[in-house]
Amino acid sequence: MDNELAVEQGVVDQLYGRLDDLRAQTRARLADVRREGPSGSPQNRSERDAFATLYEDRIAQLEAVEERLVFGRLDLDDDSRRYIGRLGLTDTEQTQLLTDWRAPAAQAFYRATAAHPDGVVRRRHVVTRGRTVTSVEDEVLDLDLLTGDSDARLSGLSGEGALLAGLAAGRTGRMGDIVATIQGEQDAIIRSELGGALVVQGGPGTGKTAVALHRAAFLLYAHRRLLERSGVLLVGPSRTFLRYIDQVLPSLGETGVVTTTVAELYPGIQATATEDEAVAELKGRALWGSVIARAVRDRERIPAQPVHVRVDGHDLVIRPNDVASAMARARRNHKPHNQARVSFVRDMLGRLAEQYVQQLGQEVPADERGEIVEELRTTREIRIALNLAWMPITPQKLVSDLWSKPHRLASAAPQLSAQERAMLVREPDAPWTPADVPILDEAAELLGEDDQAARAEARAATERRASELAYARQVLESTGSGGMVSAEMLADRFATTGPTLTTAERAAADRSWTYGHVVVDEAQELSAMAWRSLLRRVPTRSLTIVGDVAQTTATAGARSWAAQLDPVLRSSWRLNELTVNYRTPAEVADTARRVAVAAHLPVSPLTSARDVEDSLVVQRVGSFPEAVAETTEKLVADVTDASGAGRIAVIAVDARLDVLAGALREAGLRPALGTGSSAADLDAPLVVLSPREAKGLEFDVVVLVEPAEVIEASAGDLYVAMTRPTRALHVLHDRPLPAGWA
Ligand SMILES: Nc1ncnc2c1ncn2[C@@H]1O[C@H](COP(=O)(O)OP(=O)(O)OP(=O)(O)O)[C@@H](O)[C@H]1O
Repeated sequence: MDNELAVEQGVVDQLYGRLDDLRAQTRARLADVRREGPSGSPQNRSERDAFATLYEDRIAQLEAVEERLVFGRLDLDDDSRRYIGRLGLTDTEQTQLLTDWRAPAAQAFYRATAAHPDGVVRRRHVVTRGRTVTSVEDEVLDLDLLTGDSDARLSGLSGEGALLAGLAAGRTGRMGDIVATIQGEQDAIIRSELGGALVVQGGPGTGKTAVALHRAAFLLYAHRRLLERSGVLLVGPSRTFLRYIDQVLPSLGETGVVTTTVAELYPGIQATATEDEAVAELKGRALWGSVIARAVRDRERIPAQPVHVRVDGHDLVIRPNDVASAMARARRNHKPHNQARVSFVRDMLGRLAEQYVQQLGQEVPADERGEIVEELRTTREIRIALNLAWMPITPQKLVSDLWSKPHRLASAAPQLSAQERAMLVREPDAPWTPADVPILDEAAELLGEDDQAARAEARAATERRASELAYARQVLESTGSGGMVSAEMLADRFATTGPTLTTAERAAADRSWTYGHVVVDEAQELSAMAWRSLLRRVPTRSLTIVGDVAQTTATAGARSWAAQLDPVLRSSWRLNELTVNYRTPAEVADTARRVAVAAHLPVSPLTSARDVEDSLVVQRVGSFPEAVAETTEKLVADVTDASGAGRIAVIAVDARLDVLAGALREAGLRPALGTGSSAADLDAPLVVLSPREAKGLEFDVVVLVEPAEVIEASAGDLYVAMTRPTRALHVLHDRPLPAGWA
């Protein structure tokens, strides 16, 4: 064994040596580029900027792979060896030293089995801490070799020792990657083809999130050219969750993925207010597509009577017939409301100018006609009349009017009952809620850009150009090259080659950006309206959708994938299932599953990868704050270690959180509290959370308070709460435990 460790240490040293060389080389190149400074032609400068960005990205990538650079070795039946790691490395002669885990040549590391060895005779997991090899674990796939090799083993799980060690390690509040121990069924999903919608259903802890993230990294590797330009979007259930996973992709060398929640999908809108679950459910229904279309149409109105306007002593009439025909023409090319309005106004002004000219009784040259049109455009009465006929309006104003002006909602949403409409009423300047966002998005789609925003942008562009021009003049003067090239030409070149935003930055700021691929986690929570918004962002329908329909808590969410996806994707989605629970000890997972079945949740089959002694502790208590403080105090000492690992969560219904956090504070603990929109601090060793906030997260130990209350709010909530721990679930209850528990 010692000999084997020494052999691997030699290889690991060589690989880190090569990594260090590459880092040094890239840093030197970056320094060279920077040293040249801002001189030279604009073209040289922009080339240098591009190189600098390239080197900076490469350095970031080389830095990110420090931990567990290499984790696997394949011994092949042609006596060759292949090392598998976080990225590909070659030596100066271009000989492959390390194979990227995503390369086709690495696939056998995850997929080969004794029954289908795929040319592999031995698979070795190399475990390292820092740059030191601490152990190796072999699986011999060629059964003939098995005799006499006492360390080699054969089991259902690939790299079982490394896997179990990873699962048992203390949590840090941040998700880690699983590259070293991806299992066969997970690998098949990760490497599944790019096209189409792939749905991954799996019970809690089956690695759906891990698989979704590794799949994003795999797709970026396998389809780099396509996806680098169009970008990849990752949608998660909450900011807390996005923070929980935010180190996984960088550790896989990928930094360009845009992450968002549905509430943040509309750039510039902060939807942090909360509202009743029933209201959110109502706002999530698909009917808002047609309601918003009608609300937009309501802003296009033919006047009942002719409108008379006097301009320069001329009597002009805005006739209902003219308005109707100008409207019909403006709608003909199916532009959104605010853009089509431009054609409508132009058409109407043309008709009014015609009336004006006729009353003049003489021919008018074209340029004078233009002046007349301009004068009509700025005449107040005409502006008002045309606005009343076709109102320029922002998505925010349209939606806020629906909520605050009952007659507008009644006109646009006749399919809702009076009672339902009453539920939606609120103040005009009330803050936005997450369920408003897909409705705003729908409105933005049908309204198009408000031309006022476009005008502001045009103004900004003019200002930008003026400053570029001034800069170009300065360059011409200082370089004495006046006459060779004009300041305008130079300014043009700066404008096209100026500092560019990355794809991710541009995509995140642009509501109408369409991505090459979208990954949706906890997708069961999405409402029909949220799906409409998301799908608008992937016209190609290239999606990875992961979730668990048994963990749904939103009333607007899904109980079956077919019910949720068929209306929006027809039947063009493929389903994959994950069935092994890696997170929760078997006893806890089995109990959670029994309770979920008793509550009629559509639970998936689930086998647990491991069990842990004393993982389920149930205690009947009289007063929760004291009991929670007492239990938690003991646990904190047990669970958290000197390295900062070890996390505990106290999970209870919203109404209890403040009191529980207070009791913990009184006991001298410092819990982080996550409620409503304020994201919990995941770096804290102890957090107090609602089940919804705990969604997708995991902790070493969970203290669950009064399950009967949690299940009353939602059975999915209880299933989520029970399946968060990696080591133990401590249940404190006063009321009887829910059905299915015993
Ligand atoms: N192949 C693997 N190797 C090591 N760890 C794994 C593997 N698969 C999953 N895990 C670990 O299991 C835990 C659960 O994974 P993950 O959070 O992705 O599950 P999930 O299916 O999204 O769960 P939930 O539905 O409860 O949110 C994580 O700690 C993850 O790192």
